[in-house]
Amino acid sequence: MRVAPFIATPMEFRTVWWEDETVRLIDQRKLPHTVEVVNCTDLSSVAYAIRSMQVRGAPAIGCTAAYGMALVARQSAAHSVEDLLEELRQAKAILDAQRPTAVNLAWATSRMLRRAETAASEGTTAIKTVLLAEAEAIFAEDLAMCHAIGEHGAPLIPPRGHVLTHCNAGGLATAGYGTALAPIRTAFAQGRPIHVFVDETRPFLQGARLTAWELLQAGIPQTLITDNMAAFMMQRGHIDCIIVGADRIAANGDVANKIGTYGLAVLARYHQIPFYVAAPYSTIDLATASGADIPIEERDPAEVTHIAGIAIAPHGVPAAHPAFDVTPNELVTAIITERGVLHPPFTVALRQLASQP
Ligand SMILES: CSC[C@H]1O[C@H](OP(=O)(O)O)[C@H](O)[C@@H]1O
Repeated sequence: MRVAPFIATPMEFRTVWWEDETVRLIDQRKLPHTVEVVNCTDLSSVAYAIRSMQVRGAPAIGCTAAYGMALVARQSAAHSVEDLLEELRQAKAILDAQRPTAVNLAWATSRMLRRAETAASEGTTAIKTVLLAEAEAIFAEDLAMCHAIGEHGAPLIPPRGHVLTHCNAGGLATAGYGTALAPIRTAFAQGRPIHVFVDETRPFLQGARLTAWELLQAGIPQTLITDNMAAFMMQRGHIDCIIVGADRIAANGDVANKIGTYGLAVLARYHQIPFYVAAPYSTIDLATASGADIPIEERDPAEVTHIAGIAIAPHGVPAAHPAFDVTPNELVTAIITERGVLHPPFTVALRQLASQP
């Protein structure tokens, strides 16, 4: 079993990569106890990897879908460019449908389809070549984005360095290095005091299983807490700031993120704790006016009633499972992007960001 190649050090993970005409990725459902690589050799296995959350995290599923589009192109037997483009349109529709909330998924597949269309005049072989290059470019840009978010975000962490995180917006949620974890990683690398309070993040336990694993790999001090301890930690003065990721940021700055984020934002406002959102520009969706328009993924209730396949609730009990919630922009202190830190009013700041070259 291949172990995922670290890009450079345990500080950086290669969450998904292309090798031998195959999309390979870490099976994040198996972490933290097993580092297992999944080999996706066709569109359905890439779609399954995204749907089943073998790979998850908005930028990471965007990168994975991009490699999936390249895989479809390179496996296509289409004799005409139009037939190949139609196959890619169908592949995009299938991939986009796997998880509706994270805008990065559709953003990546749209970019891949546009790239194929711009190469159409060069023929099917050229499209096969340029699509793999485009997927690799999306991956490389994502990794660079993470580091830029780290540089912009690190100065926002107060001197004591006690940061609360929710879910996993680390290297495993991106090409590597992370978004919400990026300022933490960067500040730690700068030798500054850091202590991360890691929300376990029911029901998928991205915090307990993934963030805790990443921070251990990186040697970053942490304390794992249950989600219902977050208020207590804020009330006792243990939290200096909160940094979360995002799956979609609407044009007015409303933020869709893992379920439980909204509650943290309300608590942060009550306790006057800065609440930061770290996300790449590819997570910003100016076509969505506000959080009310963001689709919220409903997942299998079995992910609530079971942990690792073990029932923790009576058989047959009805369970809700909205996988995300929306934090109103007025509860967000600032949005950390690779292009800089955005402050309210976010409608203006986001429009100005979009106008940058
Ligand atoms: C860097 S974006 C990570 C973002 O995605 C997570 O959701 P999921 O684990 O369901 O893909 C969560 O909302 C994170 O903040």
